[in-house]
Amino acid sequence: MLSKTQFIKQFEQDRIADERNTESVKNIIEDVKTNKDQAIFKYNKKFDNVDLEQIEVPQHEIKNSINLISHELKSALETSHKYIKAFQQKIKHENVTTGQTYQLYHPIEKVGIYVPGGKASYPSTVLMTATLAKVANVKEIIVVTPPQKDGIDPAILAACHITGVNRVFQVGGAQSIAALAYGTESIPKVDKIVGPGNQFVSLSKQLLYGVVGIDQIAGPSEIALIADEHSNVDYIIQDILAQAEHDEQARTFLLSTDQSFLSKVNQKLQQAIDLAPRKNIIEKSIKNFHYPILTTDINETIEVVNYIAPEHLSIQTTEPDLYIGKIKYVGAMFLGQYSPEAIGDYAAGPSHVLPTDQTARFSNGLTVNDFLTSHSVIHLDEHAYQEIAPSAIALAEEEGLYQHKQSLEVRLTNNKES
Ligand SMILES: NC(=O)c1ccc[n+]([C@@H]2O[C@H](COP(=O)([O-])OP(=O)(O)OC[C@H]3O[C@@H](n4cnc5c(N)ncnc54)[C@H](O)[C@@H]3O)[C@@H](O)[C@H]2O)c1
Ligand SMILES: N[C@H](CO)Cc1c[nH]c[nH+]1
Ligand SMILES: [Zn+2]
Repeated sequence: MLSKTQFIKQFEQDRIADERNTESVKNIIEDVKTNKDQAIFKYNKKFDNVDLEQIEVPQHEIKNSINLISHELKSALETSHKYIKAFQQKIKHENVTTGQTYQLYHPIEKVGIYVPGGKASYPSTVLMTATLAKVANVKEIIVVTPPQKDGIDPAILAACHITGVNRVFQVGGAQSIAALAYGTESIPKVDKIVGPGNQFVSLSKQLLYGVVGIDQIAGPSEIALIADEHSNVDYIIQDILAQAEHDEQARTFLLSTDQSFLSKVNQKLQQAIDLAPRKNIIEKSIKNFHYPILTTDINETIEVVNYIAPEHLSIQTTEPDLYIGKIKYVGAMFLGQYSPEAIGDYAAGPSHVLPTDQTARFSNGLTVNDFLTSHSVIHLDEHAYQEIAPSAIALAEEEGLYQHKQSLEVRLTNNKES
């Protein structure tokens, strides 16, 4: 287990060692920009080992997918969709006015959604993205997801059908992000790309920001857990493994002021890993990116969590409320032992697409509002103008911008020619 100082040193070293593949992603982007569909076919074969001539999923397959899944799964998708929709409708920004100034919101026209599919299938990600786009009234919703040997998982297509996705393309990784950013013969260019993915997806989104809008960096998953002597060791272990099973690069942090609790977790962790069906992924994630941290008191715990700015924070101490308002930088917070992170992954309502890699310091989890653009409107009457203009004139003078001053002064009542 690590002290605060040891942890920060170790964490920073690991981040440097975990060098991202910038050059190879840049090459993929350039290739797709130049060679369009031909490059997509090539990378589908190279990275996903699937040889496709037709990358768009036909509309009738999307529609029919609902008949290919079990009744229980259909009902789970629909129920989860209902909770997500209800939450997003509540938090959607509405137009605001002070009387003569306004802030107006409009849906983005065309949105691309990345649904991961390398190491697991993610129908829940369709729900956690497309539902929000639909609540925002986005006109065209386009999903890209890595091609699979036996075709796209019907559960993904069923989620697309339930949420109202317009088109689905079988392409993943950096090549799919470049295709949505520039457009190809098959894939339309979009205004904004949202959705989580592995390091290649996250990196390509970063590199293409500006050519296209992006939501945030939602890369390899992370969880920080805060526990005390009363926390349940088995719950904590399961929550650590649940995040580690996403990716060898998933990061898990366990913070406690109780040394004996950390030791108990440590003693039982390997046994739990050995029983896990996705042991090969989990073992690597825990070996390289699991951090048990012994803090001196609650203030130090808060300081370390704000430093990590984790994607998820689960507080399973006796009084989780003590941390509210003091921990500011997290993607999503889960309080108590009956709000495990996995309930948020699937059904609670807020989106599971959340910022990772310390980006929660300046960005937030995906919401319906990420699918809206917003602009102000100024429409003053003469009376309001006469009141505000003198301040504007003084500032224009201070900045030495003579024509600004003139354009303001010419409208002052005293100066107006009748
Ligand atoms: N933060 C969030 O909101 C959130 C939500 C869900 C999932 N996730 C994360 O999404 C990720 C899903 O990853 P995944 O791998 O299962 O699926 P993925 O779809 O993100 O990645 C698979 C794609 O990666 C590309 N790829 C693989 N190896 C490559 C290489 N060597 N060079 C270039 N490209 C390569 C391929 O094109 C492949 O299609 C995980 O890291 C998971 O933790 C994050
Ligand atoms: N925990 C992931 C976000 O990091 C989301 C997810 C989807 N399915 C299961 N989990
Ligand atoms: Zn998860």
